[in-house]
Amino acid sequence: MIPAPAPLVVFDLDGTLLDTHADLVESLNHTIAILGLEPVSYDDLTHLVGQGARVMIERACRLRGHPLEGEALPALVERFVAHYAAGMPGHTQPYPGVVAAMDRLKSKGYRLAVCTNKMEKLALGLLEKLDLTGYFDAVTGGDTFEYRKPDARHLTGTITRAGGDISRTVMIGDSVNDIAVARNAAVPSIAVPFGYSDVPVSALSPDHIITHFNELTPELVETLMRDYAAKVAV
Ligand SMILES: O=C(O)COP(=O)(O)O
Ligand SMILES: [Mg+2]
Repeated sequence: MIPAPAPLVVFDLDGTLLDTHADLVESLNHTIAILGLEPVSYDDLTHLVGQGARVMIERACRLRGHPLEGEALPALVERFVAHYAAGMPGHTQPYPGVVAAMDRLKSKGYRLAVCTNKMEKLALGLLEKLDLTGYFDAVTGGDTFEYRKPDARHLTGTITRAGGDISRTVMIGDSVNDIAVARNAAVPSIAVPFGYSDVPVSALSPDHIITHFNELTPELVETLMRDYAAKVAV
């Protein structure tokens, strides 16, 4: 009998694996301060984060009544990246229980990967500073490919790089892009409610919701993969 390929769990980064909110707010406010705009708050992040720094800055400026024109954006993105990269890891920390969950999965032979819309170099830098790089078989960012979440190819490309198999993969994330990319790639999804979603995650119709990483076990992942395969086969 051919052994089943190693299962793969793909994590979103901001708001799922790492609590990045304090540093995102700080660097974003540093960025827009040059335009004389009032700072944004943590609550604002739920509808600013999700499509990378560029879109976050654009949305924050619009929120503050200052839609960007013409060539203003690249310099602001540069200002954000310089500030954010210089401060890493700042206040950023893995969410409670996620490292133990990853240890649990790895001890059962699982592969792990990150699929984030954050710029690849920021994602890699942050994971490195937090000593987490060694957990992952692949880390892809919003600028790694020509496409990004919710485009299915961001997830399928991540699976390929991680040496995984699409029928043995689960995606876990905090926002609409994560649940949508999983659906688009025909992979089961798990949602976490503590990240940056502007709607309750149940409204995104993930295959499963966990409220703490204690619940992320090999048994749960196997069950989700099995149930999903059965559903697709009907
Ligand atoms: O930085 C962002 O805007 C999104 O990052 P995420 O895909 O890891 O949530
Ligand atoms: Mg996220």
